[in-house]
Amino acid sequence: MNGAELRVENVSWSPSRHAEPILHQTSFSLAAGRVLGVVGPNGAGKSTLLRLLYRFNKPSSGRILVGGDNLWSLPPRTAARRVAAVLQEHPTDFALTVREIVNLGRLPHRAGFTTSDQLCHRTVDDALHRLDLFQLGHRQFSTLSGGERQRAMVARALAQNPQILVLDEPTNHLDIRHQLEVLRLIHDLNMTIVTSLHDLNMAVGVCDEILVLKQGHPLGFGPPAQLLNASLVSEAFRVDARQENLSPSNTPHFSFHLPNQPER
Ligand SMILES: Nc1ncnc2c1ncn2[C@@H]1O[C@H](COP(=O)(O)OP(=O)(O)OP(=O)(O)O)[C@@H](O)[C@H]1O
Repeated sequence: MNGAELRVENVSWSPSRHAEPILHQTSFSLAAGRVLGVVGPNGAGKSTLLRLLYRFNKPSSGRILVGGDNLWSLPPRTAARRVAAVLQEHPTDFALTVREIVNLGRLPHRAGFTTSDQLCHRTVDDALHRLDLFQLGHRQFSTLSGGERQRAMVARALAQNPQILVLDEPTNHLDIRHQLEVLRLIHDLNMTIVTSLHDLNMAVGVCDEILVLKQGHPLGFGPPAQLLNASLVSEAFRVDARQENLSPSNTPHFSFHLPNQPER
């Protein structure tokens, strides 16, 4: 297992010193190897929280511990070996092939800009195979479809071999088959994962823990079957939610409609 425990202690974030926080005090603890789904409506603060976890923004208060070490006290290169991120938007002007992009994930592990050693090569091959991209390794990144780009960025993060993998809407742009494949991959990876997901039922299916955010406030944290119910989901998303339990897994499954509108 390559994952590390993640602890978020009283973390908040404001864009400037006197501005209202966009993320209010949030705390949770995620054991090594567990998958956390961050859910909530548009503008709830999901990406804001993730940006703190992959060290793009520094928390305005509180601290983030990765394997017991304060993320912001680590040298940047060490932090980059510990935490990898896959973001919603990818630059499209890379004049690099898919293999070269995935190879970038190895940078924090190298002593300098040396040619790839055998381990790097194997790791990159493995990541390309896992994301069904091996045949596209020679293609220019800019010529890929949105879904292929998304898979290439997940492969780059895997090649980084991090302890914590942060994914911002990893199923964006993916067709149903590739959504399911990425979700299964997330489920099967031996690392600690924090992922934002818009599809609540997908989050229930793949995540060990769920954090619900609304207007920058945490509404709840816990295993999906214990945390989520129709009332919490209705409050978070401002919809009427109905819960059924799937058989035989007994996992909750939600359907939604607008308040005061008849169900179809
Ligand atoms: N640097 C910033 N300065 C000012 N406001 C910001 C900044 N970054 C984010 N926001 C605002 O904070 C709120 C939360 O944004 P965030 O991107 O975290 O939401 P989200 O839950 O990821 O939303 P979505 O589901 O739409 O992607 C939004 O209203 C956004 O406009």
